[in-house]
Amino acid sequence: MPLTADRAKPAVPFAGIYRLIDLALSNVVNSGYLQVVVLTQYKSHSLDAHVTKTWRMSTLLGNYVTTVPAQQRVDKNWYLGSADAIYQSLNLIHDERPDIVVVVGADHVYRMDFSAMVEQHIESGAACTVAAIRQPISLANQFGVIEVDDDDPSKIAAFLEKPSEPKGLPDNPDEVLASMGNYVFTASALEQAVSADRETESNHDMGGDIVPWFVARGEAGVYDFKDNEVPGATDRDRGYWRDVGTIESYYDAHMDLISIHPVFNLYNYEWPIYTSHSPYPPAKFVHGSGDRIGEALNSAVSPGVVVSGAHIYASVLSPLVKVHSYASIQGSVLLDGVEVHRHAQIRRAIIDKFVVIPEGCQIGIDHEHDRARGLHVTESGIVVVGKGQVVTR
Ligand SMILES: Nc1ncnc2c1ncn2[C@@H]1O[C@H](COP(=O)(O)OP(=O)(O)O[C@H]2O[C@H](CO)[C@@H](O)[C@H](O)[C@H]2O)[C@@H](O)[C@H]1O
Repeated sequence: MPLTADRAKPAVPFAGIYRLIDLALSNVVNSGYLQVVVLTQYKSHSLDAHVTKTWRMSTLLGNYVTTVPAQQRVDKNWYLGSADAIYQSLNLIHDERPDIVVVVGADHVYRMDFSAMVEQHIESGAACTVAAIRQPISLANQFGVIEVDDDDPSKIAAFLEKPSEPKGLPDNPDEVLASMGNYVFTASALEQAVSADRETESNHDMGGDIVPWFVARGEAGVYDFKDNEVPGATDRDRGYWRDVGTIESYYDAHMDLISIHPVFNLYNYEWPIYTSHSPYPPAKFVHGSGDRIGEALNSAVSPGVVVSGAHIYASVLSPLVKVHSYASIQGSVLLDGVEVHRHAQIRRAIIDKFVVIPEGCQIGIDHEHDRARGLHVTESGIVVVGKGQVVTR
């Protein structure tokens, strides 16, 4: 919040020109899987509009990316959880009759070749395979935590969803093996699991209920993300993965993009991240004398941006952002169409679409003042200005 006040998390803009869902979908199609459904529910309009407009593949060979909203086909309920979303969409599996179903979340920043995970799934004979990555134990309460089988480390012995008292790994007590929220299922087993789950009083959650169901039957395998080879990966960005479920992690993921050797490398053309945007003109930087210099350093700047006599540093500017003379922006993420008037100063802030920052306004400099104006300030001091918020000096 407040970035998801008005849109589903996967529709949150990312890195200027993308939406978060573009990363998951790019991974899926780059892995060679071209029949994709996106199950949507919560405030899904902008997600639906983006997917429909952007993700158009050739229908000639039967390829598609389709959004499927909750349709109340089964009863009067909307999706009760991620497992129920699949249960209510089983008709799609019946229609297509796939052998294997790859299920991925859509709110993470990473590159991954799912075909290697599918290969392991088939070879291992598991009914369910969970992708896993080491994470600090302090974050264990945000993840499904995996304990592997001592005798066969490719099998899951126990799976605890968001445990409050996690156990560290045998070789490093400060880390856990976390589920990435990406799964490969044998289609018939997935159908059986979500159907059985529907009959129980569970949370109908993939991580909380479905994975443990397979673990209890000894049918769950684990795929270690560190074995995943993506074409074009650099030593620096190999193995990069961030769950951008909080303002802090969303902000940090942006800062990862703009370092000189990016920690997450958007310039890997061997594994492109696809998106679409309108035919905006190139970014423009004007004024270059005295203290009126239009420049952006260590920053990513999108098409349609105009930086006029303003100083931008370590920031991400999305399409159509306009910054006027003597303004200064540092360590910030400005979403589409934000306009920053003269002499404004912005530090460590995320500003949602089309917000107007008035002349001389300061954001992120005095947090008391920020809070008093109704701006959201996180514990670590990132200021977020929500969509439609009117900012005063
Ligand atoms: N009702 C619904 N209809 C449609 N889609 C829905 C839905 N509810 C959730 N989703 C989607 O499912 C994915 C997973 O989100 P969840 O909120 O269910 O789990 P969370 O991200 O907390 O943990 C999960 O992801 C972390 C990794 O980030 C794992 O460690 C953990 O085990 C796993 O449960 C997201 O892409 C979300 O948008």
